[in-house]
Amino acid sequence: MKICCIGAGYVGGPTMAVIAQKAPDVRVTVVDMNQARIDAWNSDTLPIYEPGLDEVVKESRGRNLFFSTAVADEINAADIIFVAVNTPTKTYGVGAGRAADLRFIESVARTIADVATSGKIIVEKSTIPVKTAETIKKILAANSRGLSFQVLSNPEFLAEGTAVVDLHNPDRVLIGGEKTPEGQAAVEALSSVYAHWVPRERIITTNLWSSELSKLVANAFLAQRISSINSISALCEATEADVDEVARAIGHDSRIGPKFLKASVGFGGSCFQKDILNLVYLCESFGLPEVAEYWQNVVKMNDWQKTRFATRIVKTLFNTVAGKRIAIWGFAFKKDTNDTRETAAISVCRDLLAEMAEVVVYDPKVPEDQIRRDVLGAEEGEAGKRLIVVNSAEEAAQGAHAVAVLTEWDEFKTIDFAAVLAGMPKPAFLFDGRNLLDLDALRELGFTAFGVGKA
Ligand SMILES: NC(=O)C1=CN([C@@H]2O[C@H](COP(=O)(O)OP(=O)(O)OC[C@H]3O[C@@H](n4cnc5c(N)ncnc54)[C@H](O)[C@@H]3O)[C@@H](O)[C@H]2O)C=CC1
Ligand SMILES: O=C(O)[C@H]1O[C@H](OP(=O)(O)OP(=O)(O)OC[C@H]2O[C@@H](n3ccc(=O)[nH]c3=O)[C@H](O)[C@@H]2O)[C@H](O)[C@@H](O)[C@@H]1O
Repeated sequence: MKICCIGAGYVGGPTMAVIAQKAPDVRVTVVDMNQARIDAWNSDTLPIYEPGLDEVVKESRGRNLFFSTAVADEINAADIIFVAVNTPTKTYGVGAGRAADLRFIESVARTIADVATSGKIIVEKSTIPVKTAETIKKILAANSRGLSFQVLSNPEFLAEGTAVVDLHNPDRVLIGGEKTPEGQAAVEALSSVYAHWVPRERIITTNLWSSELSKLVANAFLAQRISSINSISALCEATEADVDEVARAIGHDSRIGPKFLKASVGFGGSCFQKDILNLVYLCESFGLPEVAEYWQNVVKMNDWQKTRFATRIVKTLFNTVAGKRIAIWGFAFKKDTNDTRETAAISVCRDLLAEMAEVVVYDPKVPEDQIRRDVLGAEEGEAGKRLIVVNSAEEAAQGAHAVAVLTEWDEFKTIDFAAVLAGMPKPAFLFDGRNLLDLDALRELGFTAFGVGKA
């Protein structure tokens, strides 16, 4: 069997590397129009940082795993084509700011229709609105010169930073297909690929639309839990309850469960906000404004949490941070990734720069140019002079009035805080946006320390 995956990004790359590793009898090629990205996949420095990924790629690359820009050739050679291109929020026209931008999906469907000389199974790996398979089928049917195509939905549930573990041991693999004999044969063909390492009982099959919708709903439910606990963090700060204790207490209820109850500076990442906005837009399109509003509030609460964190810093530093140096520890949207898409750090840095602070950022994995572009955009302007990126947490804290922990990198737990304190003007403030550090120990050392949801 031959697989081609279109899109060599955070999803396409790791997912295909694991398929190639676990199914050595399958030939897997990942294609992308971005030459630099493909070159990086073929080099010793992969384009994304993901624990364990280097080893997985090295095991199969050149054996049954290939990275290429020859999109048309590889489409033609494949039996199964995964579509793992980006589906960002639309920035223009109808639905701007909410609907998914499906132009990359449509362009891929047209390319397949143009170049294919035999029937294929097309697998939607990208996260897309419900009924997108309908669009793909129509484009293929109108241009396919009589070839037969099956469209499946197979959303990806991996989380960044744990992609390899998640792919090796998924809670479930979801495959949606048509209830026709051809549709079910296609579902079985794809199931047999995953069955190389995923127990059959964890391969869930549904109709196409349930599968497409389940991906949006899974992300909406996960994000909703974070917004729920973050909303409670504000109440904790006002009442002397401790949000971690509340989370532990409610999480012990087996109906609630302990995961995804960590209060934070706000969720980030490329997908939670995008997918909820997509869900909101869908609800509105189907005439369900109450449902749309319900989910919109998850994003609203998250925006508020990010702003609230920056405002708390300003208020605590005697209502002004102008001319003060603020150290930002961690810029990635979570630990163990170099991804900064929608990271809460962007919002916090911008708010502090707007208050005329000098913002000094350290992140172990995110390069300086990426941080500058994320915070300042293309035109650096005056604020660019007050945004400094350094090479260590200690360097960032040197001379800083406050330290703000925005990503829960493990290395922050083992820092010599006495030395950090010695280099800071007093009172030395610390704001832990991840509830990562031992606040009591820091206070004992002499810090004026705050967590999220802690009085
Ligand atoms: N990042 C994540 O952790 C997860 C992402 N997803 C979904 O997976 C999809 C892909 O996400 P990422 O991998 O993060 O995106 P990405 O932006 O990292 O990668 C997408 C790749 O597709 C390529 N591409 C776009 N159009 C193309 C075309 N016509 N021909 C060839 N290549 C083309 C781009 O050059 C890019 O390299 C999105 O729909 C996302 O919502 C789902 C689960 C997890
Ligand atoms: O569709 C996607 O892209 C993926 O989105 C999330 O994965 P990801 O965004 O990589 O990372 P998460 O671990 O879910 O974290 C998202 C954000 O929520 C924050 N978070 C998470 C958990 C928590 O308890 N508290 C909290 O603030 C994280 O710090 C991070 O900023 C989902 O967990 C994946 O299942 C899904 O496949």
